[in-house]
Amino acid sequence: MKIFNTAVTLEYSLSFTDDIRGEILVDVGSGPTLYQVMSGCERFDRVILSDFLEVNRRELQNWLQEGKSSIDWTAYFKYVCQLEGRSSTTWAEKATRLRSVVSDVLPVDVHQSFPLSPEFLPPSGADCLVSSFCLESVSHDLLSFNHALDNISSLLKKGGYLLLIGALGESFYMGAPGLYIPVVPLDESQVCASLKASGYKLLQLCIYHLPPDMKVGVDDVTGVFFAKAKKT
Ligand SMILES: C[S@@+](CC[C@H](N)C(=O)[O-])C[C@H]1O[C@@H](n2cnc3c(N)ncnc32)[C@H](O)[C@@H]1O
Repeated sequence: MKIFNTAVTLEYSLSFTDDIRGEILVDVGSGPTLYQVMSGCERFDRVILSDFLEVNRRELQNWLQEGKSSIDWTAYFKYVCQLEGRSSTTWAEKATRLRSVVSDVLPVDVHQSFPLSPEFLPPSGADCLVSSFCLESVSHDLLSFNHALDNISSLLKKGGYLLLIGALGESFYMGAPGLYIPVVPLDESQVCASLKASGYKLLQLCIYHLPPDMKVGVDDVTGVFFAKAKKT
């Protein structure tokens, strides 16, 4: 997790989600991180977290059960409270709220046609999906990215919202020293075309261009996109 991703994502996702509320929010490819649902947890009755890797799901469960978590989320909760116009001293209430609304931490595979186990969602699907830095990082080319986008859309009800956040221009990331993992380098127009092809109406797209000092060599990301779209 990169700090710039986190801070920028929080700010954009808040400004994006003011009007989005509902019963079920699904975070696709949560990783071990919570920042992407810290605001959404106030607007949904139930939040489902998901990741491909058991180690990440265990980390999330540890935090939810107030066990030993390897990440201290306090500063992130405080920051989100500030962004929401609340006092940062209310951060513990937000943490309690998040713990109370997360109903499940599930295995997910965006390369499967229905990426989650179906019994956890109503037949109509979730009200909202959020997915940050997942689809492009697990897709080696545009076709694979488009399939993954189609697949996660099967989890979303018609008229539901997708908040898709991801890296632009990334052709690789370093999985370990010397281990370069190839991924699809997306550009803005491809993101728009992919959303359209998957049956979404694009409501908002923001692009954050990475300043040179953020380019530290662990990947070749040039920017971050923040898309808010509605399933038609
Ligand atoms: C770059 S991380 C993003 C994590 C988090 N959403 C964030 O914003 O920091 C990508 C995540 O995708 C997960 N992943 C890997 N393969 C996947 C797959 N086939 N389906 C869904 N998620 C996958 C990884 O385990 C990892 O947690």
